[in-house]
Amino acid sequence: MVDNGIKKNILEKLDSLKGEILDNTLLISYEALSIICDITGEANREVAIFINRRGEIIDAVIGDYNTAELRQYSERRSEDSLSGIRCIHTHPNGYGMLSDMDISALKALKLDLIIAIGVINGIPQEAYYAYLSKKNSDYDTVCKGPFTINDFLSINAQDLISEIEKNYKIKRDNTFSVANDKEKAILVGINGLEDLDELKELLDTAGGIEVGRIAQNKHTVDNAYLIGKGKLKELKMEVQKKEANLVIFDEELTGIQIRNLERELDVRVIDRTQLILDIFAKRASSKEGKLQVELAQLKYMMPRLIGFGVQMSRTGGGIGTRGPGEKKLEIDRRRIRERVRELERDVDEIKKHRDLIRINRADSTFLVCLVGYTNAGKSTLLNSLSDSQVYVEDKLFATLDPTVRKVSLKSGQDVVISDTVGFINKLPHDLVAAFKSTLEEVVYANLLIHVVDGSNENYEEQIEVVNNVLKDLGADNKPTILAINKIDKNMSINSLYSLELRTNSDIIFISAKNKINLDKLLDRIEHYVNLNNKVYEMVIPYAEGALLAYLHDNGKIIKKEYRENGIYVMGEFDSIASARAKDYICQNQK
Ligand SMILES: Nc1nc2c(ncn2[C@@H]2O[C@H](COP(=O)(O)OP(=O)(O)OP(=O)(O)O)[C@@H](O)[C@H]2O)c(=O)[nH]1
Ligand SMILES: [Mg+2]
Repeated sequence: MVDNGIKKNILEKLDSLKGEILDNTLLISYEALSIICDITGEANREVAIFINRRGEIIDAVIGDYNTAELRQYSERRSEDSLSGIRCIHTHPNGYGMLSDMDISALKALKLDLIIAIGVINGIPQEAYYAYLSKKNSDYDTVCKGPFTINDFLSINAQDLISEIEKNYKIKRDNTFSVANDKEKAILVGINGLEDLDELKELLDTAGGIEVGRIAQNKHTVDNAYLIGKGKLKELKMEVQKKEANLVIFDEELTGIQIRNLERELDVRVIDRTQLILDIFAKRASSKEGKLQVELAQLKYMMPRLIGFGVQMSRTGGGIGTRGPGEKKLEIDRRRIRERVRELERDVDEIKKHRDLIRINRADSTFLVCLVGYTNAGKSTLLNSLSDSQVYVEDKLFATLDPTVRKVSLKSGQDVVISDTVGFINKLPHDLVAAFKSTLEEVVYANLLIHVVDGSNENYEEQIEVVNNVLKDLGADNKPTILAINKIDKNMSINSLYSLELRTNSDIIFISAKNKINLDKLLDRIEHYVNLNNKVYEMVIPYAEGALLAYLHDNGKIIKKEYRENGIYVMGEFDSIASARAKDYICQNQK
């Protein structure tokens, strides 16, 4: 950006800044600041310098900067991260306030920060800065200022940038939210009003508020609206009366039904599946969880694109509320398909990685998996058993990503206990598929603990739902302990005891929260661990010290002798431990 109207000495001064490495704890050094302010005063023009994260000035320019030209500076490590460069520039009008141009440069270049210094007669007056924080697929711009120059120079650059980077990452996920906080919703069911209790709980979890509910008899189901004309009218009045801004159906809706209903009611309409996806989107915290949720959301949307005018635009489509035209629809479909393929690849990668971890673990430790309806108390139980802090909340789907803890049994043997995502009635199909990998722990488990909220009056139905999902996963024949939880609360123990008789399962009554009967539960676990134990005799070479230590930890040693060819061991071991020692087991026992 050489400008002929600018004196040579000024340009030389500016050039001298290039390549200089500044004290990286400051946003800009005193010297560099005074040089750019001098030049601003002399030339009465904007001056901009670009600094990377190592503190190196990678460019210094005079005059308005042009974003197209600036692109080359970007040291972006990937499409999705910040460029690692901050721009500090002067405003010769004396004000540090950031202009629209500044903000567009910030966005276009994904700068770490854009900083403006107001300068009068070569003296800096005030400073402002702005950075990006990413929310869903949109950027939020956060502006701070004015700072006095002293305050500005005392900001720790590294702390600030790492905070910005963190913000940018946390919010970076492409899932989108359906039910916003505190939205007022009317619930619609086709089986009666009580049936909507769980939908209400889902809504609570998503942060919305129920302002009314309406139920329709199944036999008057209408193709265009799901509910009959009369009910629709009633619903419309209810929406107006309660000033609702959201209507949630307990049944799945087609794209056309969503569109028809939204046109008729003039508020957003979603179904149970979308609500669950929404909660999942908010809760997922691991990379894999987020990918899975996005995948499920896209798969759910694909056949419903017609109805998704509003939501689609949030993924960047910019479609109007009246629904996309045919061509636009095709483009969106293609884009979604591409994204789905990309996500499936990513998920596959993660899965491979996880399989590897699992293989490493598989040959060594007994795996116990906690399963159960959402809110049954699985995470609480894991916390109580392992004295750890797994996220527990009285909301649905508190746990989305599997958490694994090691727990020691009385005998000194270790087991690994894994928490899982809670199951729920009518769990959207794609979501079951999407979370199968999360639930794969279940398939590989040696033992399941099916945790039941005994204080919930629908506990039997919930057991049913869980058993069905287990069947889906091919895990219905695993050894299972049915742990009836929350016995500290009022519950009708009688009907629960009859459950024991009826189902003929291995039942134990516990309180995960108050740690009641947990020792009994651990004993039961130990029973299963030892179920396949057999007595083996082996001679372990002296060089295999690690194996001997392992056998000590993972079995019961009955006799040990130091012999010439190794250590003779007689003990009780399970199939895992005996497989490890198989080369040294005495011939007659193999
Ligand atoms: N009274 C009582 N409450 C319990 C007990 N165990 C768990 N809770 C409560 O039940 C609620 C749900 O507990 P979580 O451990 O998050 O349930 P979860 O099964 O992991 O739930 P998801 O992760 O959503 O599937 C929390 O408010 C717990 O404090 C218990 O033994 N007694
Ligand atoms: Mg949980």
